[in-house]
Amino acid sequence: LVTEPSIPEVAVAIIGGGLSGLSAAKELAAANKSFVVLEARDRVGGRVLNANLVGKDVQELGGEYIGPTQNRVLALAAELGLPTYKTYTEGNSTFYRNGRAHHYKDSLGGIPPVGVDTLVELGVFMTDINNLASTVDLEEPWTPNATALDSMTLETYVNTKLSTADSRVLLDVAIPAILSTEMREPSLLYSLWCIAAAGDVTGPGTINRLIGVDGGAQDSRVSGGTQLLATLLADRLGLKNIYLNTAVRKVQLKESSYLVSSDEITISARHVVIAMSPSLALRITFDPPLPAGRDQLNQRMPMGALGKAIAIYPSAWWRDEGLNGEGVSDTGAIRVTYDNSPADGSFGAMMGFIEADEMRKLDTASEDEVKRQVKQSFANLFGPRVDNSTDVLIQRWDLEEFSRGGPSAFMPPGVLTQYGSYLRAPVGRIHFAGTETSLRWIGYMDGAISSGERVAGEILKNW
Ligand SMILES: Cc1cc2nc3c(=O)[nH]c(=O)nc-3n(C[C@H](O)[C@H](O)[C@H](O)COP(=O)(O)OP(=O)(O)OC[C@H]3O[C@@H](n4cnc5c(N)ncnc54)[C@H](O)[C@@H]3O)c2cc1C
Ligand SMILES: [Mg+2]
Repeated sequence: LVTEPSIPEVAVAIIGGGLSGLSAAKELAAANKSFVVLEARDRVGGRVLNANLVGKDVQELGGEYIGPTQNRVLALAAELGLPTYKTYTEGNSTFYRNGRAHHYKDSLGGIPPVGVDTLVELGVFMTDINNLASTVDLEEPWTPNATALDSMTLETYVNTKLSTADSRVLLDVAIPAILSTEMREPSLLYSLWCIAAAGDVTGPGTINRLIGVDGGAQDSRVSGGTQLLATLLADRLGLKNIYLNTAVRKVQLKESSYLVSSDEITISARHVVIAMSPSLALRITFDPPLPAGRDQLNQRMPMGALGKAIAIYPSAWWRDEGLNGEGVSDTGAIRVTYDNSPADGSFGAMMGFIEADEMRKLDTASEDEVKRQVKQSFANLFGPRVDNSTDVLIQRWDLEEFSRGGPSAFMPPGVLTQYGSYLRAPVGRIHFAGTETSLRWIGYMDGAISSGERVAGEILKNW
């Protein structure tokens, strides 16, 4: 007599232990539904990751900043008892342009000192793009009149609006800093949708809010680092309900249940939540296969290319020089920097993003070469003292097997209008979460959390 090994049964199998999957689990737990979270990595958090420095406060290597109107992430931080603190902005910002560093008092929401013609042009551009974004339907942006907006890239639109060299340089920095794509990559409609989504019920977002520090998307940070949002949530959910090192390979519908399998285990579930980027979901085998439109959507949403570099110092020495560590550069591996020191200023941390083309150039470079170029970028902005770092942390998201880029997936032209309706549509009892499926703050931690909450509501409604 051969006895089959019994397959554990749960109401909901959540695939992905990032903020979206854990947020879905939280709502299901509150409704007393049984669930498991199946997470490929040996940790929860996905695109949020703390670096624990010896004898020091943490640094965030993934998602970091939160700001006004990000109500879901603000609520989660408050619920978990995590205080927030303002990103450091006191003192002068720095603009490296044509081989020279300029220090200036930022009075224009992040726009460096440029000529009046550029300022006027940028002002008009930002008003125009914000107005256009405010016409986009957040829930169903694939309206017939959106087709034209979805047929062009963001760059095509920008080229009709900007003519000075400085405007172009600033946009070439700002867009990768938001999407980690070059302007030629996302569709205009997708870009407008992300801008509009950067708000709450009080109104649509603006590009100003996306690039802004004080009052913008980079306004504040979470004490102890954002990965605590995930790890504290996981603790609450009960670690026995979370399977780490469990990369799901297959989701198979068998009679009225889904068999969800990794290389080692199989779980039987009534509902399944896919809580990851579409391009990672594409790597899971579905039996029966997903509908054509859903699969084609998964095929068409690549990740941005992104890395983060953080130089560590005994103190935030640039503050003594009257600088806030905010930098914008027209050249090099790093085009945008922030002071990443902890709230108590107990040590100095200088952070820079390696974005889009700059990251792609370095995807195959050695860690030493990346560090060399990072230090060169920091030195351009802040001078030779950057060499005194005690450590340089590099996190290359493109190389991460279960992220393959960041901060999120994006949509090239044609995708949102053709396939957007598949983003949130369940397939049988397979439901889709992840920051890419959010209605607000798409691509952000806030969007990840609200997508998990939305998916749980969807499941509970159809119980
Ligand atoms: C460098 C960087 C900077 C960022 N900066 C900010 C910021 O300042 N502010 C902000 O709000 N957001 C920021 N973000 C974006 C933010 O981190 C993400 O939007 C958010 O964390 C996404 O959560 P998620 O749950 O949707 O996806 P993820 O966090 O990607 O979670 C998906 C999970 O699924 C797992 N997984 C994948 N495949 C499988 C499989 N087959 N089986 C099981 N598990 C699987 C992954 O390991 C992962 O844990 C940044 C991201 C990066 C990378
Ligand atoms: Mg560039």
